[in-house]
Amino acid sequence: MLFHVRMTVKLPTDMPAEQAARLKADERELAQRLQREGTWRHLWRIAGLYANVSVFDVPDAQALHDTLMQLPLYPYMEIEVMALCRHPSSVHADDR
Ligand SMILES: O=C(O)C[C@H]1C=CC(=O)O1
Repeated sequence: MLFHVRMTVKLPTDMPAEQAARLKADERELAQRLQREGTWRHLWRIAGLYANVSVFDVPDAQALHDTLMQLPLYPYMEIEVMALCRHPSSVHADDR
């Protein structure tokens, strides 16, 4: 099942730089692993914002929730989720 997810990162302005750098490095490592595994299908920066638009491929909403909660930056993100289903006019056979 595909989900469109928008994540907006809001790190506290008083967070020590080393802590922010560690969180971002850990986030990057997990994000790249999930992309290699096929769970995190798309990851796009929203131009001009510390935010992204992503597409996750997971079995259900619970699996998406569990995945998002694992993200190191989760406590510092606003997250909006939209469940996706196949568009009848789509020419992409692999849309799910
Ligand atoms: O930078 C972001 O948009 C937040 C988060 C998502 C992937 C990643 O590496 O960091």
